[in-house]
Amino acid sequence: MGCFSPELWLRQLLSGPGLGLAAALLLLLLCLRARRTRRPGEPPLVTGWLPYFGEALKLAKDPIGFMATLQKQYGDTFTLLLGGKYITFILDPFQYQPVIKNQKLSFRIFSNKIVTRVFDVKKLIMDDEMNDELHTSYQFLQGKHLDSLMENTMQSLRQVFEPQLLKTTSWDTADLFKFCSSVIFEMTFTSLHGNYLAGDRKTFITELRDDLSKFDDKFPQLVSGMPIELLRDIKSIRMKLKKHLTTENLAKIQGWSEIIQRRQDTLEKYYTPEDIEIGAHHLSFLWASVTNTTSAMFWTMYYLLRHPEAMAVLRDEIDRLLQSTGQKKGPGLSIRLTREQLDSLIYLESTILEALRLCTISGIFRSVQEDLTLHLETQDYRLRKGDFVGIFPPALHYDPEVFEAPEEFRFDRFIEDGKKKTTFYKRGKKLKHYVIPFGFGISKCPGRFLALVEIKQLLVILLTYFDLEIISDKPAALNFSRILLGVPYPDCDVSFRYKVKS
Ligand code: HEM
Repeated sequence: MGCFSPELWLRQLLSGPGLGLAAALLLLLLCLRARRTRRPGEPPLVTGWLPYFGEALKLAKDPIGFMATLQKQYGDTFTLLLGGKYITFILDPFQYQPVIKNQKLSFRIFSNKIVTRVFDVKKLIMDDEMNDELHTSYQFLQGKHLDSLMENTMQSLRQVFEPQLLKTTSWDTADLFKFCSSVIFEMTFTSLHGNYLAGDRKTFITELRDDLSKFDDKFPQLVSGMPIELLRDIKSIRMKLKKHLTTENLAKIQGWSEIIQRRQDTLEKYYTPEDIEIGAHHLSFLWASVTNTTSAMFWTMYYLLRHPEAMAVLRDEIDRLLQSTGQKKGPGLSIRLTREQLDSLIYLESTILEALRLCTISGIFRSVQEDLTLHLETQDYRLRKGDFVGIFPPALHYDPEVFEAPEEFRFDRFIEDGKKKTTFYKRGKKLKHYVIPFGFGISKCPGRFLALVEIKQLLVILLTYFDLEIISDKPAALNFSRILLGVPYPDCDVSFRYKVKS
């Protein structure tokens, strides 16, 4: 999930008629409030000159560069004021463990607040038992359960692509982000929730996706605590989405995966079947399952399209696997790969990891439950109750000591001597964590295996059956408006063309 975006508050305040004055008054009031000073034993304190907002604007403008500047100036640990919150960043990867292991640093308090704010799930904060039970459902995203999900995702890919294969071999043009968003939504929703039976399936999927996308556009504002009433029609869109996922409406979808079945069983234990909050829980899970996978797919495809030499190596790797498993492209999407076979595609996996390394800006946060001393290898630091501790993956992902030429896309960065490369070093010491797009510890993404399987399957289909070319010359950059909230979207869409291979 992620953090707040206070600058959005500021922008919104200044955009309304007459609200400039309100913003000025608010700022004046905040200026009058006493400012925090650093106490003995605490990390260096960086508040910037702007009261309350602190350094939020600078961070929003250039998160990677700004954090690198602060790291040079203050070292690997410092406390930053961002939108009224004090976050102590731990940037030395060897010091992640004390953060992960410290029981007084809570992920749940942090994530419950966000889920309540954004999805309007109220019971989560009050009911730890329900929360625990919902978390046990994550086991259905792993192991043998993942194999059956994989069957579903492949089935869904057939539904999406078989009509395309019947087409003549002429070029079709599309916008890459829209394309990824459409395919990932359909494949993820269908494999988790099943097929809609009560009407036109395609129309249902398209409407649900478009509504989720409108809601997701305002996600940073909702996380930042902006009242939903200020966000025009988002309240009614959220209600519409929740209604689609209530007990009554979910019953119109056939073929629920085990995880949806388990979550529904749990929710029916704690709510009456008609409670709309059941829909809110399903909405939060649906949001988590599609948004980051869509942008991860976008960036992987984007880099491949811009690096035809990498695409050629991947095509070759997939062809060799298909040959060795005795598979030929037949009519329709006939190829089948097991999870082990997908995992054996090491250049494919390295390419996805490299895209995630370059594009993960999400932060990993814990809330400090009581005043405490954090014991790091180099030094102890006093932390205050109510503050946050944050890990900022790009500090590791862009560290030139760990990754040579870190700004460059190198599709084979995670391969050495023809095998997966898992050893990366800093200060001569081997790193336990070197790419962390999925977070770690208690909050590590439970959907990471499914996300990787989906992206791999989709790329195998695209590279096996289609010729693909980029059209746009203008490079896409990371859009920082969703700063610290996962894999960012691109600042512009990119057109590409595809045709069935002859
Ligand atoms: C490339 C795709 C994905 C990325 C990069 C990603 C990343 C993350 C990260 C970083 C977190 C932890 C957030 C934090 O520490 O604040 C997280 C949490 C979560 N993710 Fe993912 N995710 C992806 C795909 C998925 C998928 C496919 C699913 C479901 C099928 C999913 C379900 C979840 C859930 C339910 C949580 C919350 C876990 C909790 O409450 O403990 N994610 N994800």
